[in-house]
Amino acid sequence: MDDVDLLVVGGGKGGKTLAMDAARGGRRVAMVERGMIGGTCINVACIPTKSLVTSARLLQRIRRADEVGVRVDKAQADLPLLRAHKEGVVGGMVDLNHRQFIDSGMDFILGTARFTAERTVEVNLADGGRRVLRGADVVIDTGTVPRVPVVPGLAEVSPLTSETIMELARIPDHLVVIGGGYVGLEFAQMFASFGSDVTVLDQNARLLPGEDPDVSEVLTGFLREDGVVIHTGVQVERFSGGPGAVTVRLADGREIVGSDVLVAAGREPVTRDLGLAAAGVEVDDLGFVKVDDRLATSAPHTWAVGDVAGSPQFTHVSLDDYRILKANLAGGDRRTTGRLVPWNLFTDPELARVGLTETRARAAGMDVRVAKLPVAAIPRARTMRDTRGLWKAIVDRRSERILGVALLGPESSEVLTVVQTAMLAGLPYTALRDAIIAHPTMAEGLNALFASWTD
Ligand SMILES: Cc1cc2nc3c(=O)[nH]c(=O)nc-3n(C[C@H](O)[C@H](O)[C@H](O)COP(=O)(O)OP(=O)(O)OC[C@H]3O[C@@H](n4cnc5c(N)ncnc54)[C@H](O)[C@@H]3O)c2cc1C
Ligand SMILES: NC(=O)c1ccc[n+]([C@@H]2O[C@H](COP(=O)([O-])OP(=O)(O)OC[C@H]3O[C@@H](n4cnc5c(N)ncnc54)[C@H](O)[C@@H]3O)[C@@H](O)[C@H]2O)c1
Repeated sequence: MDDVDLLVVGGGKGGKTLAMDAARGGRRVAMVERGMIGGTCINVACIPTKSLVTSARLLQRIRRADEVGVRVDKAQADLPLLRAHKEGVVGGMVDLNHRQFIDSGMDFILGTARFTAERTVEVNLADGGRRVLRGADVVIDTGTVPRVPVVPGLAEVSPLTSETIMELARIPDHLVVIGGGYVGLEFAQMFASFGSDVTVLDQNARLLPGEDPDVSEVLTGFLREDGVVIHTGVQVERFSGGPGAVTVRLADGREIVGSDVLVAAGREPVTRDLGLAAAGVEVDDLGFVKVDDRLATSAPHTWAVGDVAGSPQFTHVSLDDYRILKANLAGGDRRTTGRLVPWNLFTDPELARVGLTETRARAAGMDVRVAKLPVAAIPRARTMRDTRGLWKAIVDRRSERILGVALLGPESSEVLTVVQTAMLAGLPYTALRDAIIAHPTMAEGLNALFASWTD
């Protein structure tokens, strides 16, 4: 048995950052990772998808190149090249992570961990053999994996997931996407750009029901313009056929035939085979580790961060969980409550979001003002010939504080941070309305947005 000060189980964003930090600080640290050096985000999620989004966007730009006076004869996706691009980016980041792990001085262990007692794991090492480790403090950061819903025939048609679709050796003729959430929409538009017919099926009455109806409607329209067929409010009843010709039967009797099915119906926590009961760590009904707002589990000196702890499923949230836990391990008292969490849906144009929607603010009884600006009103968007989009802001009428924004448009994810910073600083909206913002930039649109009231 090896005793360490800090044992990190699963090398996701929060866990690996904490492990490196503690090791650099001179503590004895071991981190066990079952295979993906750097975690899900780098290997099979954010980084490879955003690398492919870059390719899809470039293709779309090239197809409209004549609008900006450039003639291009032919542009098409080349799958071997696309994969080489994606694998190049991922490989570079994996190598960098590995070097940083080693340089930090931690004991980086490639293998699969399972708890056998409180704060104690047994590790099946990737290259054979076993080790047993015990931590004075233990952090669980085992993340999530794609959830495949139980629908008759689905398993038999060998559906793709967000992981396997990026290993495909061909571009699907007709991709049927089950789930129109973040994963589903980013892949749907990407594969439409690469040349696939794409159909998205979602059980919700509209796409992104957590967003205001006007915002989700405008985005849905853009996806349809790009050739994505979208059916919302549908129940998927049965799958039949096999690779190459899959029939999806809906509860209303309609049938959709596609070449491939992508399941993008949410993610489930990696806790089933982790031996958490032996460690005294409780999970909720869905299998997520139960934590309090200091990220402590039900077992002493045992903590959890990131997706597996039920935190909002974003890499930057896992990173913030690291900050909170670092403070708490040092005797502090930081909590997850009241965090201002931004996020971006990397469609084209992208949807950048922070804070409250109009719907939620009004439902909470707040007296709000709503501003809306078509992206076409922003000079920079015109110079880029990329004018699709709608910006929306929600402001508290009395205090003039910004409550939230939805920025649907090109480069919105970059502009979002400007608004987020104003919100963190507690600035009134007038600070952005009246700031001198360099011309012509997308951020300059904030001057106009906060002068475009709908009431
Ligand atoms: C397709 C896709 C795109 C995404 N894009 C974005 C994006 O653009 N921006 C964003 O912020 N978020 C994005 N996300 C979400 C983001 O990937 C996750 O929220 C983030 O990776 C969660 O990090 P984590 O710290 O919870 O752990 P993970 O990064 O999930 O890491 C968990 C690690 O634990 C390891 N592990 C599991 N079990 C064991 C075990 N028993 N022993 C040892 N190791 C184990 C796993 O191999 C894995 O490496 C995306 C997700 C998907 C699926
Ligand atoms: N850009 C980003 O930051 C980014 C990108 C991808 C994923 N993520 C993260 O990963 C998480 C998981 O993404 P996701 O898209 O898998 O989940 P999600 O929860 O965002 O969306 C899942 C969708 O699938 C639908 N669905 C579920 N079961 C269904 C069924 N049987 N039939 C039809 N529709 C069904 C749901 O109604 C929902 O709209 C996201 O919530 C997000 O936190 C982030």
